[in-house]
Amino acid sequence: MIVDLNVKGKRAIVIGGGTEGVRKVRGLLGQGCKIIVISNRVNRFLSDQAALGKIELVKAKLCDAKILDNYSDDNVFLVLAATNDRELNRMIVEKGRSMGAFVYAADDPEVSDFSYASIVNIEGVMQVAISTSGKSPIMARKVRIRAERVLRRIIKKADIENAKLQEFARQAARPRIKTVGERKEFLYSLIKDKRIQNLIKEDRIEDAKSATLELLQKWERKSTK
Ligand SMILES: C[C@@]1(CC(=O)O)c2cc3[nH]c(cc4nc(cc5[nH]c(cc(n2)[C@H]1CCC(=O)O)[C@@](C)(CC(=O)O)[C@@H]5CCC(=O)O)C(CC(=O)O)=C4CCC(=O)O)c(CCC(=O)O)c3CC(=O)O
Ligand SMILES: NC(=O)C1=CN([C@@H]2O[C@H](COP(=O)(O)OP(=O)(O)OC[C@H]3O[C@@H](n4cnc5c(N)ncnc54)[C@H](O)[C@@H]3O)[C@@H](O)[C@H]2O)C=CC1
Repeated sequence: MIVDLNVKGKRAIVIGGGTEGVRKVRGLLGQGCKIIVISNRVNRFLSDQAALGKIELVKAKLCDAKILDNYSDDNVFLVLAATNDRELNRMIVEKGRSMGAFVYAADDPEVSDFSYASIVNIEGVMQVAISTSGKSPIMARKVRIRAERVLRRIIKKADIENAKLQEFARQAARPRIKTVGERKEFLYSLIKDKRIQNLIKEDRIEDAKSATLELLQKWERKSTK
């Protein structure tokens, strides 16, 4: 089962700042969560991110997972163990779980609450995930690279802009059109609306939003009748 985690406003702790730890941090950056990285060795990327205030960096060599007690009041949502010490990763996972967090060990899918898929991410809006259900990360990667070429052709700029406009329209419509059925019809009508689609093609996004609000007003009148 592939799900998309919402980490906005939550806390994530990454332990181990090597290749995998950094990959995990990269995945979390820009998602609006507070990232704490604990590691005895610290590379340039991590110190730069800390200097920019993007992450909180704790330089410490751990023998066990007791350091997590420092965060027990912080409502930790995710604990990612990415050290190259299998025993330590296990201890971290157990501790994280006892704190009520979702846990992940980079070296042990069995004890992890979730795994990572190979992701094609288009403009931070559309994501396509490829997983081999734990069988072969290399094959997931290989197919992802192939899929990326095709998907970038199929998913056009207008699709991305339509997705963004739908987000705007859904928020605007929720308090103003009463039933789910009518809201659905309204949202579909935007995709078919020639004027809106032309504005999107011409990259006139603000005008497309205004046109959406005009249409919404008409629907609202119909809906309250
Ligand atoms: C189960 C899973 C859980 C998880 O960790 O998330 C997992 C586990 C492990 N990976 C290991 C190794 C490698 N992982 C990669 C690469 C990726 N691994 C990813 C996902 C997953 N890896 C999950 C299953 C996904 C699925 O089934 O499809 C990708 C797709 C996504 C991502 O991680 O972001 C990303 C490609 C991203 C991309 O490029 O698109 C490479 C290749 C390379 O680096 O070039 C190697 C070396 C080759 C090899 O070992 O196979 C090891 C052994 C470590 C060791 O031996 O010490 C374990 C632990 C174990 O299996 O026990
Ligand atoms: N999930 C995946 O796709 C993959 C998982 N792995 C697994 O991920 C793990 C980490 O691999 P890499 O990042 O390549 O290793 P690495 O050697 O680059 O990084 C390990 C990091 O852990 C830190 N660390 C180690 N012991 C520590 C301690 N006692 N206290 C604090 N920090 C400590 C080190 O300072 C270092 O920053 C390995 O167990 C490996 O098997 C590796 C490749 C892919």
